[in-house]
Amino acid sequence: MSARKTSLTDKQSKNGTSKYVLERCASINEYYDVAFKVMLLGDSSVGKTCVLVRFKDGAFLGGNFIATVGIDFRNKVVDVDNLKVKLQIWDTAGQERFRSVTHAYYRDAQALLLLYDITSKASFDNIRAWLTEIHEYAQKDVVIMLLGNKADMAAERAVKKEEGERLAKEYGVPFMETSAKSGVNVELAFLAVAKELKHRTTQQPNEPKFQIHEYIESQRQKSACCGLK
Ligand SMILES: Nc1nc2c(ncn2[C@@H]2O[C@H](COP(=O)(O)OP(=O)(O)OP(=O)(O)O)[C@@H](O)[C@H]2O)c(=O)[nH]1
Repeated sequence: MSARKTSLTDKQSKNGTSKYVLERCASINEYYDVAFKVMLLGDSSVGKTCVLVRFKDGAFLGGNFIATVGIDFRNKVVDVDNLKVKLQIWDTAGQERFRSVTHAYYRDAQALLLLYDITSKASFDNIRAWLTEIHEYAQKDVVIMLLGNKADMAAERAVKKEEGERLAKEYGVPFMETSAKSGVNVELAFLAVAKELKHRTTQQPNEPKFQIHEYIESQRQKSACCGLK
């Protein structure tokens, strides 16, 4: 690894928005009604930073791999059912030596995107250990989604899609394969999480519960039929 991505100091990290804020908020260039914290987790080099950059800027960070040091975040406001939902997305370092730093942030997250690399069996095998850590450090009702990233690298695939599906089913979490390079399913992953969190916050007792699995399936069918990403 040739260089390092930047990290936040503790002081900077305390600037985060409070969870489940349901009020019209404004800052220099963003308006939002509700804000949530989402964390990206998974082994080093599975593509967490690239998935975040793809979602935030619509671009792919190719070239030399630069490992994240500590933790960093980016904000993105998305529209969910006429509500402006701000996702504050925390990109964590996958390297073992930063684990104690990132553990401290689990508790504040309302959603966790847990990534493995479909070309790395080791990153997939480590998912169980990540889930153990999540159960230890995160909120009990945190939304978890499993993502098999680098789906564009079919020729080097080391983990079958069915293996990812099976593991996700075992833990009762939604699953999809993504590619930060092609963009496939990246937006869908974040939007599904944003919808789930928004529904949890605004849901009336008589309203039917939002079904994240069904939403993902319906969006996938839509994009398959229309040739969309
Ligand atoms: N082909 C392909 N390469 C990817 C994809 N996502 C990431 N990469 C590459 O994989 C390497 C690691 O990506 P990062 O996003 O930096 O990985 P990370 O999980 O943030 O790694 P840490 O910061 O160490 O935790 C880089 O060289 C990326 O260009 C993808 O979807 N497809």
